[in-house]
Amino acid sequence: MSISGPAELNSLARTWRDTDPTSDLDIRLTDTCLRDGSHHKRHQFNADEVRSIIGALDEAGVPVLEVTHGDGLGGSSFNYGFSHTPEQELIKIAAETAKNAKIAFLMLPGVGTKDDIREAQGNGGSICRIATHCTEADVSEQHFGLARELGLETVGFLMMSHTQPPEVLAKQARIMVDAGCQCVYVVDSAGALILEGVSDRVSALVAEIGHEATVGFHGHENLDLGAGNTVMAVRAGATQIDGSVRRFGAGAGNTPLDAFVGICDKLGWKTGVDFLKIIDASEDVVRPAMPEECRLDRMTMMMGYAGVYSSFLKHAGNAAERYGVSGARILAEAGRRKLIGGQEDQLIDIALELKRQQEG
Ligand SMILES: C[C@H](O)CC(=O)C(=O)O
Ligand SMILES: [Mn+2]
Repeated sequence: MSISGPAELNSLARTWRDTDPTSDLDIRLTDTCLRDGSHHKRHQFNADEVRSIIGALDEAGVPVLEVTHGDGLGGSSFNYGFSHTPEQELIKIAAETAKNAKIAFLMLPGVGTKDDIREAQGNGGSICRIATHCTEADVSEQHFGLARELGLETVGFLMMSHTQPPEVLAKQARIMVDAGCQCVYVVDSAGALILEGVSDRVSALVAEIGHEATVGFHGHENLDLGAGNTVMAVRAGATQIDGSVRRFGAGAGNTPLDAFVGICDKLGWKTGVDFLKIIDASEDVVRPAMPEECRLDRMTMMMGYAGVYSSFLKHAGNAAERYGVSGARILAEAGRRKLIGGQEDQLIDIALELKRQQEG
C-alpha cells in the first residue's frame, strides 16, 4: 500500500496501534522550538525563520506555538544573550502568520515584567506561560493575577521538577492554581527524570489540582528519554504536552514533537496534528533554521546525569572554551552545587576553579 495522504496513514496507524487503556485521549500539544530552541540558536531567530516555522507548524495542525527569547520575555541581555530580532516583533509576526494556532509566550518573574506581558498580548500572544523554580511558585502570583485580568489563558511552569518530591511539587502547583493558573506543568528542565519519576510527579499534581486545572509535562532529551517520559506523563493524567519539532531546544533538545505525534497516532491519542505534514516541516523548514542537530553528547548527557538546567549548555561551553577546561566537568560541578536558572555566572567561577586545579 502506498501512502498518499492522511487517510491511508491513519488507517495504517490503526493497524499498528497498541492496545492502550488510555486510547481516545485528547492531547493538546505545544511546540516550543521558537522559544526553547532559542537557546540552541543563541537567540538569533530572524523574522523569515519565524514566519516559515509558524506557517508550517500551523498548517500541520499544531494548536499552540510558543515564541519568546529562550529565557522568556525580557531575556535579551548580557547575562542570557542578546536576541537578533526583538522577541516582541517575533511574537507579532507569529500571530499574524498563524491561521489557527494560538501563540504562547513565556515569562520568568524577575526577568520579564508585567509590562512585557501587556506588550506580548498587544502583539497577538494569547497564552501566558509563567515559569518559576519549582519551590518558588509564590513569585508568580501577581503575574497570574494580571494575566487573568487581561483575559489571557494561563500556564504555570515548575522548572527543575526533578529536584523536589511529588508532594512538594503538588503544593507549589496549588499556589499557582490559587493565583489563577489554568494548567501547571511538571518541567524536567535538566532531562534528569526517569519514567516513574515523571508519572509520580504528574499523578501528585493531578490529585491536588485536577478538578480545577489541567496538568502538563515539558521534557528534555539529555538522557534520551524525552518521548518515553512524555508517554508516562500522559498515562499519569497530563493532557497538555510540550515538545519541539526535531528536538530543537536547550541541552540535547526537547521531546521531539514530530515523533511524539506519531506515537500518539499509534496509541490512539488525538492531537489534531497531521503526521505527514509535521515530518515534512521538521525536515524542510525547521532543520534549515537550526545551527546543527541537537546532540546527545558528553556535555548534554552530563546535564541529565547531574541534573543541570538545560539552558546552561551554551554558557558552560563558552566558559570551557575560554578557560581551556572540560565543559562536562563544569556541568558536573554545577549539578553538585545544585545551581538554578539565574546563576549562569557561577559557571565561570567553576571554570576558573578547574583551571587553577589544572595548573596545579
Ligand atoms: C527558561 C527555561 O529555558 C524554561 C524551560 O524550558 C525549562 O526549564 O526547561
Ligand atoms: Mn525547556
